[in-house]
Amino acid sequence: MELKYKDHIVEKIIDASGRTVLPGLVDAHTHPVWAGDRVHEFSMKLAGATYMDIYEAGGGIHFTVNHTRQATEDELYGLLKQRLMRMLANGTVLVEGKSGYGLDTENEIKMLRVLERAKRELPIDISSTFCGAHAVPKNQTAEEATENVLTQQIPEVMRLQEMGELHVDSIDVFCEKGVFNIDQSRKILEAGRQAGLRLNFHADELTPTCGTEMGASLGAEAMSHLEEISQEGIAAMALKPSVAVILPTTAYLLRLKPPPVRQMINQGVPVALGSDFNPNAHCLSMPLVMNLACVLFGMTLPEALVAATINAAAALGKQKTHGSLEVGKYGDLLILNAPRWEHLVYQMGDNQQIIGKVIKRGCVVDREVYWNY
Ligand SMILES: N=CN[C@@H](CCC(=O)O)C(=O)O
Ligand SMILES: [Zn+2]
Repeated sequence: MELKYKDHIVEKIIDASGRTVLPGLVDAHTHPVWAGDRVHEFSMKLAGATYMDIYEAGGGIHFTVNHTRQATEDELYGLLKQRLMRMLANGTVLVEGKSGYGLDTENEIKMLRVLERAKRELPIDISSTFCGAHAVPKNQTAEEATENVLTQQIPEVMRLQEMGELHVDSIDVFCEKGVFNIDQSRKILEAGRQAGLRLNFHADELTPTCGTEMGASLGAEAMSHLEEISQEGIAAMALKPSVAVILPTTAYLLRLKPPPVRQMINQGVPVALGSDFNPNAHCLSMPLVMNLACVLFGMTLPEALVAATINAAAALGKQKTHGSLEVGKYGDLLILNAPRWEHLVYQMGDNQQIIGKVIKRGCVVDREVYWNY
């Protein structure tokens, strides 16, 4: 070692013998900026209420929108910082983060600004997604909400983007029966594409709507959930190819049918994983997501690792910098206190004992720092 690296300046030498080194994990789908948890809805769901029952009764996303609108940028940043640092402690080095609890120009921009601040101040990389069409505000029809996203929200996001105040990568819409229909979703995605954004949206989750086929026809880079994807949808995603972002926590909590992951993989659809962290699915741990993906959806351990690293990076268009240990990429890696990497997934819910060190861009992240946030 001394001979091979004699010309390099090495600040710190870590003895990793008997341990395992992995690329840092990538979380391809989260809703991390919000105020007001929904712990009260958990017992309602356990008693049999569906996701849409709660949404239609004015809870769910609407509840979070009320609280998020009332929160200041500083309050939202404080909450986001704690969540992101817990994700980092659980091995996530790059995370996608959506807006979507503002549902009007002012509050959507507020959420996106909070994500920008986190990009500047925290040792975790973030890919921002504008999701002004995450729900239909209570005082509007879906048609009116679509119009608002098209004529007010997207233009303002793009104005701030051009001024360098925002750096938004993708656009998202909750394409679902009772939320935004296929035509409304298509219009919003097309406008996002024209504005230069990547397309990365919620499709075919609770009901089969052929959202995936619509997304593939627009060349969507990624689509999420896909529990209700059709055969044609799988074929269309394989052709593009579009990355399927699978969210096991949500399927587990809402007791949805498993997405056809095996078929997707067999047909050549790249499969990525996300925690879907949000007030409905409060999970900050990608190792737990990997465990659920293996046990509930029949993924193999290597498939889950690929899905939580390089494929998740590809879903965000960041495969050139993240997702694997290669010359030219960021030095984002995990040192596991275990002789085999599989312990990370096998030892459920105890990630922080297994993850000995998180290294971000070549620097060891100080545990005290992220726990004291
Ligand atoms: N389905 C829409 N969005 C989120 C849930 C957001 C929420 O319930 O607050 C999801 O991906 O599961
Ligand atoms: Zn989501």
